[in-house]
Amino acid sequence: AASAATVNKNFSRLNQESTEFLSWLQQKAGLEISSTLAVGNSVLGRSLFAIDIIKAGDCILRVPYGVQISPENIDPEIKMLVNDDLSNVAKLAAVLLAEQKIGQSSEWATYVNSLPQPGELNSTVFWSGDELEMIRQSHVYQETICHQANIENEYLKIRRVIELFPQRFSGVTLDDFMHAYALVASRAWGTSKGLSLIPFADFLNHDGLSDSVLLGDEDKEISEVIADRDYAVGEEVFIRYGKYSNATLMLDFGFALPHNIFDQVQIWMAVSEQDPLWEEKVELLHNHSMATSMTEKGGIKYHGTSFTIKEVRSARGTGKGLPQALRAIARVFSMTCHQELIDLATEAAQNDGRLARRPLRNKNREIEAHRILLSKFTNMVREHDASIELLRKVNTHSIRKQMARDLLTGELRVLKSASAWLMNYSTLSSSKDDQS
Ligand SMILES: C[S@@+](CC[C@H](N)C(=O)[O-])C[C@H]1O[C@@H](n2cnc3c(N)ncnc32)[C@H](O)[C@@H]1O
Repeated sequence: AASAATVNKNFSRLNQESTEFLSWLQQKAGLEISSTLAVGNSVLGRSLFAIDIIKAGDCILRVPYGVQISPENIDPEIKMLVNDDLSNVAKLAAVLLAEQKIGQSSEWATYVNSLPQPGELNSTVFWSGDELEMIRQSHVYQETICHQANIENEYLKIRRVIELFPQRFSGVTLDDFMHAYALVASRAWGTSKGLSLIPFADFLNHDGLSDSVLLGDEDKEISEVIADRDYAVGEEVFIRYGKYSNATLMLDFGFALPHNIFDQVQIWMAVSEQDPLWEEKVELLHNHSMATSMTEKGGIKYHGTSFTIKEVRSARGTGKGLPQALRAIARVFSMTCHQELIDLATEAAQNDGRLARRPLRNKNREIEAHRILLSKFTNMVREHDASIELLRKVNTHSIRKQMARDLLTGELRVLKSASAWLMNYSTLSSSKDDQS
């Protein structure tokens, strides 16, 4: 194999600054972090590239805990701050802000200066109202609004403490906090210390199909990555951050994948107070550990619960199909008389106690329950189709528009797979009925 130094020299994507970064970190750690990787740039921003042949099973980097930033290795004065009632992300964001304020005299300056600047992050929490409109059909829209409110709340909690240390945090605004928060959310790992920023490892980009993940060795006090496959010199090396849907990737990491096998959709199933049996249905669900919550729309109250749907791999009934609990709730909601609800409760008591988990004896009612679901999915498919169509006309930041398209297209794939499964189930059930 070519020596790392030779490849380094010839490797056009590497720049002096990036090479210096690894030298700085190795010096700080007092040991070699990686002999096979170097920092470069790809379309995904900073990235790690193989500068030597890598074989599956090779350890490609090791970062000792001592050169990771966690709420533990800050000075005791600021530790007071992180003891407050804050999330781990907010705690580490506060540590990062303190280091940013120290500037060049921070022992982490080389790392802190290398992090993306405000304006370079694309988490949906930074999207304008118009940009968020692009994803209104997705649950991410509402989640983003809740997330923005949570971050603001955490900032308000931190502000009280910031005011105690004006020399450390003078001039820190909500925007600064949101930037630090998004940096942590998109590049810190959960560790035994809560959450840690792991320099160099955090230049690795995400591939949902990779089997490499960042591992922690508590005895040796290092984080390491083992290659899941061979890499040729010059190839970008990826890991998997987690089995994340595009919704999570967009909210926490500020990107989406064009085809994400972990995509999922949130579906809200509710009964309205206009249903004469709504109180009985809600009570029956509660009695069987199926909690509901209440919302109001157009002056009408709804009681319901949300479900996460993943892609249904086969419409023909092999594989997992739809979540059993979702089908159970549809069965309950399809009931039209008091006696049917009593029968459901009796059947549950005579079996494993779980409500409406078996196909209803009344075939027509079973089909009706699944048609309720099908019509819900069909509406969502229609709405997603319309939103994707509208995107063509949107004239905005192209990365965010592409993210919106990837999100909605992935959700549409999931919704269509669920619809196909339901269509198949309803057809099968009615043909069985015809035969009987
Ligand atoms: C842990 S950092 C990885 C290094 C990053 N590229 C950088 O420039 O510092 C995570 C960020 O990298 C980017 N990223 C990682 N994987 C990506 C992917 N598959 N597609 C698009 N962006 C990705 C996103 O901006 C994400 O928030």
